[in-house]
Amino acid sequence: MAYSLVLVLLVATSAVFFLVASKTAKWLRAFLYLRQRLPCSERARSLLSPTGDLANMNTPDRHRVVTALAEQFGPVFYLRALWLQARYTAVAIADPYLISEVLSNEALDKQSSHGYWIIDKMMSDHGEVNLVSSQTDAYWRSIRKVVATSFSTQQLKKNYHKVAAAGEDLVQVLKDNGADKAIDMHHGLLCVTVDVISRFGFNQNFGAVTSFGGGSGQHEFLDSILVATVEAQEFLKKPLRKFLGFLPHVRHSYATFEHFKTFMRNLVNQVKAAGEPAADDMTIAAQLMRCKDPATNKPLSDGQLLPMASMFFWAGYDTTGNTMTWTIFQISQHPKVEAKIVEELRHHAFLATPDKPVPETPKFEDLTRLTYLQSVIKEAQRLYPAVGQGTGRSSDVDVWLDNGKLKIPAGTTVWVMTHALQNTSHIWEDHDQFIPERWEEAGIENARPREDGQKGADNGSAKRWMPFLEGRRNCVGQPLARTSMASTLCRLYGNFSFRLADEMGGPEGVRDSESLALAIINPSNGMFMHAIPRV
Ligand code: HEM
Repeated sequence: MAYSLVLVLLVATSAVFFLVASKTAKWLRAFLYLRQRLPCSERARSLLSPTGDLANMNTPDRHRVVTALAEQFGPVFYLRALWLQARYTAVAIADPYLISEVLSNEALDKQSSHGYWIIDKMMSDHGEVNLVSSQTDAYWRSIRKVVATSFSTQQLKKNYHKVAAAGEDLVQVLKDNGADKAIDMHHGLLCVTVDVISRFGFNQNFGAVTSFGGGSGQHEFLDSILVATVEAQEFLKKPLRKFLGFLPHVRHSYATFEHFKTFMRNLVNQVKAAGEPAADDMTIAAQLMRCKDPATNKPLSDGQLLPMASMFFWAGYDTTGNTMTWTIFQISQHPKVEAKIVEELRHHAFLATPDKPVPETPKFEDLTRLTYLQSVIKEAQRLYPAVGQGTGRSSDVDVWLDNGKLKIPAGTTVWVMTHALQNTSHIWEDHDQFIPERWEEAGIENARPREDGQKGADNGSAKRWMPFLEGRRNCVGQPLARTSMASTLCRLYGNFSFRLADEMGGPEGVRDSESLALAIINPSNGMFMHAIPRV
């Protein structure tokens, strides 16, 4: 009897040992294979350490590792093998057809990006959701429908002067500073977007650009949102932090959230104090006042308004500001591209010349005529999608994609990898080159026809460029972002040429300074440039 018990125990232990050993061996083999074969930079490859967690790397090289994996294994692969500290399994997808299927699949409606909880913490008092973090439910639908009106073409046209004013303020600041002084254009452009959102969305000028002044001047609101974002990122890097609220540095993080929320609470109070909005007022503030919670059929409570209002600043300021920053960085590295922008602006009289040192200012309708400038922005967004990590979706039930070929088990996250979609050679020619001219080809943002010739759920059409994402959860602020980027860059290049300051250490120095703050690629040392007047 005793012998049989020992025998059973021995067999069971060996089986467990064998299972663990074979899993570990498989993981190690995969890891070593990747280390040797990944077609990515040494720096990116070095991030794939056995203890490294791809999900929590605080560096844009995370996007590059994932993009390199897509290069190697094709556009669909499982990520669990790589995540030693895995909290969930993810199926990573960079195939445009599958992405289009995922984003339109009714069952895959759970927002499962793992960082949203900290955004709720940063913006709300009791974990109330905002438009980005909410599930695709009745609450989200009712708010999205009402606030989408604020971004209609009609509203953009009506309020265009507010958008344009922030860019004009920056032109003035640059003129005042002169060409000799290196200006942190990253900071300047973040200020522009803060002012755009406060003016356009809330009928208030936060005055970030003027207080920035081109020097080291800080703007209290911008400072508060930047610091809170960096602190929030710390929670994603170190998951245990959320249980360590008693430690001084964690308490400090929560204090930065409170500081940011104080600004937002004041804004919400001012909006409410102004009373019922005028019938023709369709600003974000007015629309938020009109929103009703479908559960109670009552206007949103203060607790609901706070994260909703905060989120428009958070979702809009560093996405737009960083996109413009990377655009001017790319232009500074491609003089021929700048020469073509200059030609286009000259053609439309938006360029400062000795005969006309103050150029015409573009009207709303003019922006779509600046086709080359628009191509430059699109190409910069392809190489530097602000939300490079894309988004995650999951379902409570098993979902089959690609005509039943790919199973997404219930609870598994499908990770839509925007950076990989826009930067792999499977999908783009000269994928790593900055070539705005490619946008002259009509329909370039659409994926090539499928190799198997099949039409999937997407009916044979899918996008391969989606910095704003596609489907019902796409970026509601896209029209504002596009208008403000074209308007600001038109004004900047009409008046100045930008040269990267020596202190940035050339393009390599800029590349080395890239960092992630809640998924957005930032130049952590700023983007110091000389703004050289055209006249
Ligand atoms: C270049 C600038 C921008 C980029 C690249 C961008 C990108 C995105 C992306 C990829 C999403 C989807 C996120 C997800 O599902 O996880 C998103 C959502 C969103 N964005 Fe933007 N965004 C930009 C500017 C703006 C601006 C200016 C605003 C408003 C002031 C804004 C407001 C929003 C909102 C409210 C959502 C949530 C939409 C929903 O779930 O219904 N964004 N954005």
